Amino acid sequence: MSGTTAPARWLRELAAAVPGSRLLGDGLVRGVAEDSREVQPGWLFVARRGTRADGHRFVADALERGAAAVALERPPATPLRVPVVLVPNTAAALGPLAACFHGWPANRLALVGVTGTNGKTTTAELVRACLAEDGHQVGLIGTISVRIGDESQPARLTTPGPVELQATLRAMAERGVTAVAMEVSSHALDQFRVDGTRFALALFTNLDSEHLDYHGTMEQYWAAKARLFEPVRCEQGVVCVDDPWGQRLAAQAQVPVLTVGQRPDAAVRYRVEDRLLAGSTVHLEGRLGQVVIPTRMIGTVNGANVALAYVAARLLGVPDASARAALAACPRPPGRFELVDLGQPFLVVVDYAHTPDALASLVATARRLAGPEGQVRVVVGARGGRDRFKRPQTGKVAASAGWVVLTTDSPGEEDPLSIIEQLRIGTWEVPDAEVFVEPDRRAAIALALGKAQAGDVVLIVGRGHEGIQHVGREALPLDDREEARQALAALGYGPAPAGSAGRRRGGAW
Ligand SMILES: CC(=O)N[C@H]1[C@@H](OP(=O)(O)OP(=O)(O)OC[C@H]2O[C@@H](n3ccc(=O)[nH]c3=O)[C@H](O)[C@@H]2O)O[C@H](CO)[C@@H](O)[C@@H]1O[C@H](C)C(=O)N[C@@H](C)C(=O)N[C@H](CCC(=O)O)C(=O)O
Ligand SMILES: Nc1ncnc2c1ncn2[C@@H]1O[C@H](COP(=O)(O)OP(=O)(O)OP(=O)(O)O)[C@@H](O)[C@H]1O
Repeated sequence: MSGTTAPARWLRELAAAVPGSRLLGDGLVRGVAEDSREVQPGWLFVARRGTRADGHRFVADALERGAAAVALERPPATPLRVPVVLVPNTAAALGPLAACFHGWPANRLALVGVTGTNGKTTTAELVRACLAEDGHQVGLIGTISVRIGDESQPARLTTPGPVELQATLRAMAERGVTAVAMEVSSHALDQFRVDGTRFALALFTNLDSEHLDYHGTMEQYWAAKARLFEPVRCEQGVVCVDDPWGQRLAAQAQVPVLTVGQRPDAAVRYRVEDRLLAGSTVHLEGRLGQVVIPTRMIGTVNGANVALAYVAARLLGVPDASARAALAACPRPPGRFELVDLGQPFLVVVDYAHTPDALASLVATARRLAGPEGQVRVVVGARGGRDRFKRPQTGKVAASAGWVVLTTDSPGEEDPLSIIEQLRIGTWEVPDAEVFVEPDRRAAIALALGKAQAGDVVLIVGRGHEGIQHVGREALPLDDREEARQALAALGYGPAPAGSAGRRRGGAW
């Protein structure tokens, strides 16, 4: 985010923020970078060991670009011409160094961190709405965008790296933001991106098989999420205990935890009343009394998101009436059960579901929405370069709808056909399903929409709000919502041309 002024700080001040650091010289520092290519004259370069490279290899590059100091894990082989701060772990030091440089901006903000496999974006958006209703100027940091008030920038990562994060928090604090709703990914926790940031509240939604190529096992994936609930990172937790991972987190966390869930032993219990396309009403009882919250969120999975957001808002002092009003009015985030409606007699839904659990819930929701003879049709692919393990299960869940077209998501440098093949293996477990293969996603969307009959529900899943498809090394524009609109228009749906009797075929909805 733009708008930060560049302060200058002594290296010794920054070093004091990192336990176990050792200073070899001192000097003024005018910026912090972990990427040598971003170093400007006068900056501190922090050499971090990453998943692909060791930043210590780029010290010479940083110095050439004018670095005034470097942070290292081991003393340099030959003396450097600039001051050095030695730290036990540069990745873990980066957050505190950047936070100190920017004047510990998190201390001036009420921060709510949301973690979990599914529901982070939705829950963060709901929290944002509650805090804004209560008069806060709210910042949002998440998968879709980084927002300060009405200004929004597309996000590159769900949780930014520590340097960008601290600069963003500082910009927010300087522009009058008082509270921030932020998604915290497991990658971020594992890579120490939020170290140096203390959250007033940490929220946990759920854990589903994802990112195992990175974390290795569910156990390690859970452990990464659990780091958010350490006393150094948050004051209090709000944990959904609908799955065993949440139950374990609530039992083991070293901070006070308020549990939310459908289980009778949850401190705040929720029940979802499905109002189909009109939304969901969430009924709460327990620690915060009996509360009824009508919302525009479609699908019972949102019960947990709404319950978590309500509890978080109340814990931060938002009055009941304001929280309920905000949750009732909050729109669904882009690409989350987003309807594409050109007047066709079937539903077209673009959704970001990209885990087997999320897709299963989505298919169940679509079944409830389909007409008596209606068919649920799924257009699905899988992201390249990650989560190979979940592909067969994703294929199986998609096929459970009865009709599926397997296609390309964002394959990157993986072979799209081999990704599709791994999805297809899962569909074998549903022998009655009609399974099509169409590698071209545009054509796959057109195929599903072309086959759709009145009362059907077409689910175009996995990409939600995304507008770019990575194929090989190319970044190609592709937005499922736009593709669906074009395919529907080609089928003759859409606004009637002026003076004509109208071309809409529909009516069943
Ligand atoms: C696997 C992963 O998470 N990688 C992230 C990580 O990069 P890395 O550890 O691999 O870094 P590296 O390439 O080994 O480089 C090591 C160090 O050398 C530095 N370097 C490198 C080259 C050079 O010339 N000079 C230089 O100084 C780098 O800046 C870095 O500090 O740190 C980088 C800086 O913060 C991130 O941009 C990068 O995100 C990559 C692009 C990514 O795609 N990450 C995804 C998987 C991710 O984090 N996703 C989660 C959400 C997941 C979800 O729930 O869907 C997210 O929070 O977005
Ligand atoms: N609490 C939930 N449990 C299961 N599925 C959910 C839940 N909330 C949302 N979903 C499903 O997951 C999809 C993605 O939701 P959302 O963007 O809120 O999650 P996310 O955690 O932010 O995902 P990502 O980290 O990949 O951006 C939704 O479109 C919906 O299909």
